[in-house]
Amino acid sequence: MSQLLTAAEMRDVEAAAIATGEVTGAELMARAGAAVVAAIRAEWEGELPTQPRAVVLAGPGNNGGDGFAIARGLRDLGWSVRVLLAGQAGALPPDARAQHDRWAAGGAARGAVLPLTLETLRDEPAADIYVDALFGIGLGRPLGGDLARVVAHLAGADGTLGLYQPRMVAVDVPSGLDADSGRVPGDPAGAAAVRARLTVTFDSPKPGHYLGHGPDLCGRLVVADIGLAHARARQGAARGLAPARTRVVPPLGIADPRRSVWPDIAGLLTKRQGHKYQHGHAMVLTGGVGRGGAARMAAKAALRIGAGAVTLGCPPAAVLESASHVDALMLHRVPDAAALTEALSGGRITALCLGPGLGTGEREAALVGAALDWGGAVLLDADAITLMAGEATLAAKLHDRCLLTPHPGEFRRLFPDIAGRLDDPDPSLRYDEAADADAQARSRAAREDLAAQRGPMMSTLDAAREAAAHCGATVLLKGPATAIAAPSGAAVVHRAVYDRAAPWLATAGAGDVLAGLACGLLARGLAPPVAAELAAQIHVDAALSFGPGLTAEDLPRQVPQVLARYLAP
Ligand SMILES: NC(=O)C1=CN([C@@H]2O[C@H](COP(=O)(O)OP(=O)(O)OC[C@H]3O[C@@H](n4cnc5c(N)ncnc54)[C@H](OP(=O)(O)O)[C@@H]3O)[C@@H](O)[C@H]2O)[C@@H](O)CC1
Ligand SMILES: [K+]
Repeated sequence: MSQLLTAAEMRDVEAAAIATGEVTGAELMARAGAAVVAAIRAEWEGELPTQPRAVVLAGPGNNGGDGFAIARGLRDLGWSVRVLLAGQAGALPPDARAQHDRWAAGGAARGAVLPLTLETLRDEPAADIYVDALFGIGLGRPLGGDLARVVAHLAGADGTLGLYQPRMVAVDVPSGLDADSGRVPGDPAGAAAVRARLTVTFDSPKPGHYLGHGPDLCGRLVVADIGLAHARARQGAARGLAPARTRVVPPLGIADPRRSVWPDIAGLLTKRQGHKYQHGHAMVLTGGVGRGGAARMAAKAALRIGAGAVTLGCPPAAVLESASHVDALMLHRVPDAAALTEALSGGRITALCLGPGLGTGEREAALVGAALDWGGAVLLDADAITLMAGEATLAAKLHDRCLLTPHPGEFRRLFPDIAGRLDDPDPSLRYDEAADADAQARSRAAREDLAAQRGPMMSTLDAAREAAAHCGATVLLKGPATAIAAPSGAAVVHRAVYDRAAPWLATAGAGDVLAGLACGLLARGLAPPVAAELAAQIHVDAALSFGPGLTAEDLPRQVPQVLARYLAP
């Protein structure tokens, strides 16, 4: 189940399941509570005393309701449990209120529900487990007042992190984290949110579990099935949305009736018999003398990923330099844009990569223009993006066979308005009013679609999606969680976090290899969003399979091992 659902989409799915009568809100809450109890037992197995003690921090909404269900589940296992409630029991929504009442009906044996304040929390004897059931997907704004102090205390503001984090399980999301964006409303640094060892979310992961501060705050992430998979599939179809509008890749491998929408990676990567040119011919443009290394690295990656042939397009003075480096690569002299146009017009080149080490002079600007005028598959990275940022007529030539692979700095240069809104801590600046008006005018479905994406804050995923819609090309925005968006609105988050964290990938030249992998896949005929998705995945696979000590040069050499795993019968 690797569909990513925003908070609004999650509510939609829940409401749809309840509307058909197949489940009630109370049942879902009970399943959520049971799932958290099971995850706690699995996570802390063997570490707890015979009669463990838990403190449950319950919030004013249904996340708090889950907290009461968890309290009961732990109590039934013989735990000693205390619940501290933020707000009034009488103000809880109905399902949460019912859970509260069932807990309170246990009477003195369970102990009174105390109001949650910094003082009551500090007065509690230390617990073995703390359950953060304060806020889930309903956090709508920055925390304030006493609750902000409570969360700051839990987050370690007064040197208490060592006490809480190793014992903290967050229900759905760590409180203070916005489930849609991975940002912490009111605190760009992300310190004003609970830090957990374990986070248990329901049905589907949310974008905020992967983006921004999410992976840092969540600890380990468990996605619990609460029986909504069919309602989710039905709801997506009813809305006329592309199945799995936003996915996280690689898939998490949990039940999903729509699993078939995932690309068949082996099918896409395998090579059938045939002539080398039937597997595509990539051209990678290099920079001037002494600047060809980045492009050569990209070219090697394109070759490893299975492009039938790869040619380096070099300025005449740099041909010799590249010739002495790689035997399997062909060389072509590209003095200027006219020469590039001529090379592309021959019909053999099936994808072009420009950017790594290219340079940012007039010649290079003209090359970008010629590449875009060609109309074929073009990967634009690094200097090519910088050139487009400085020259609006170049960016205006982008089309749907283009793939842009900016890092955050390059993204900021090319899309300053979108990046500006992404940076702004004021949640009201999340939306692009012009795009809103556009959607309002188009159709009810477009309006609903827009509403389903709305959270309090903008995410890097939103930014990539907006940029792709704006420029008409696929955008891969690099980061630990890479966001890939097609102009159609379909998007993917590639997770290089949690069990796929690849810190050694932060090394010079790794981006050039990614560009080469993607270009090789474009050359093999894959559509830009698919090429981007597979390239991001294989890039991280290669880093993980090498491990510590990785340099960019090692990445193409790891590709055969990675391919062998995907292609194993
Ligand atoms: N959907 C599902 O499928 C399922 C959902 N389930 C569970 O329900 C959870 C969602 O519940 P939810 O919608 O009640 O939201 P929740 O996170 O409890 O917060 C809302 C409360 O917080 C308040 N509030 C918000 N921000 C605030 C702030 N800054 N400072 C102060 N107050 C603030 C807000 O007040 P208001 O904005 O209305 O003034 C409201 O009272 C979900 O995460 C999961 O755990 C599961 O049981 C099973 C299936
Ligand atoms: K929570």
